[in-house]
Amino acid sequence: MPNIDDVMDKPSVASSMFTAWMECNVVNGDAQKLTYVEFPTKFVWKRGDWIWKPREVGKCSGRIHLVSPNLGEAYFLRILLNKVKGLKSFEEIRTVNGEEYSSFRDACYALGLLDDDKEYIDAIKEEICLNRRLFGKTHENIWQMEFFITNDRDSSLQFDLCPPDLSLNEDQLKSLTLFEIEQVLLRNNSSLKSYKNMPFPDVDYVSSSNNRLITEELDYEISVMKIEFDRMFLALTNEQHHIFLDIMSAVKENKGGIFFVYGYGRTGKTFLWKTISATIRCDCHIVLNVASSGIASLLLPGCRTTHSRFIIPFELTEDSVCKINPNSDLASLLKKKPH
Ligand SMILES: Nc1ncnc2c1ncn2[C@@H]1O[C@H](COP(=O)(O)OP(=O)(O)OP(=O)(O)O)[C@@H](O)[C@H]1O
Repeated sequence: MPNIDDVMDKPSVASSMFTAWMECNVVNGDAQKLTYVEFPTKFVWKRGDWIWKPREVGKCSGRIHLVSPNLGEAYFLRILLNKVKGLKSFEEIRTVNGEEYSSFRDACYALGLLDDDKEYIDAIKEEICLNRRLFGKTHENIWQMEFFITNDRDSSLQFDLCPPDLSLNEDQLKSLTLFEIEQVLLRNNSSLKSYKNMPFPDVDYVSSSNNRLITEELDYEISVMKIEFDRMFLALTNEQHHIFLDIMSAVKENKGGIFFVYGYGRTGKTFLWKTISATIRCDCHIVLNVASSGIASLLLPGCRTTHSRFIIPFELTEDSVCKINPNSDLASLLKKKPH
């Protein structure tokens, strides 16, 4: 068994990387310009000597271990260490404008670090950038911020659920973000339902986001589509306008119906159909445009041949059916209800 004096004499007992950082701040002016996290960018830890020395080569970034807010003082100490520079003693960490506070928490308040949700939001940002694990503590403001970060297309965050190249609308992104948060919370024996005011993911969106056919049908630039719709709608002739209103009332009231629009060539049938498609897509609803031939399908945006879209067999008999697997993406697309 080791002698207690030998243990106490070990350099690791008297000095840790953290205390050595404070010692370095006492003697080194450059060190005083850095937070603890920034320190390894300019200084390097000499393990055998238990001291920090100015960095001569290489690059390094620092990070303090994540601390749950449930750990109280350790959490507030971590916040301070991410902010304050050149600390020389534990007392100094708790000192703000010459006044020494009894806790790290009070020092955080004195520095105004807890006046809003910024610290929580920064912690979420940090988590997303580094590990993609989300922070357990959450409420509505933070959720909004979290969504904002996730919604940033430049962010490195990508969902496990869907292919990265798919573009999702805002509601789908919100639901996916909530779904990911819910997964993390479930792993920690919690749930979004335990947090007042937190929304819950829309299950329909989550499954839709994983369906390439659905996301493709919703992948229209709404602002561009609106401009296009306004232009066409204002240009409709009286006759086109009447047909437009008839069809759209059937759509809006969910009545369904079959409309047969006929007319001589170049009388504006395609124009009318484009206007109808645009207004429905502007509302983020799905329009499946189909045409009987490949050439005709080129006339409408997002149009496919009827055979290809509904998998209609070429050889038709009395018993022919569309070969759509009920569990397929196509079946989900056809069953997708407007939200
Ligand atoms: N209300 C309108 N205002 C302005 N342009 C229109 C309008 N209606 C149709 N057009 C234009 O007239 C031309 C012919 O229209 P469109 O292609 O829609 O006719 P169509 O009935 O579908 O023709 P076809 O039966 O030959 O395919 C197009 O260039 C279209 O942009």
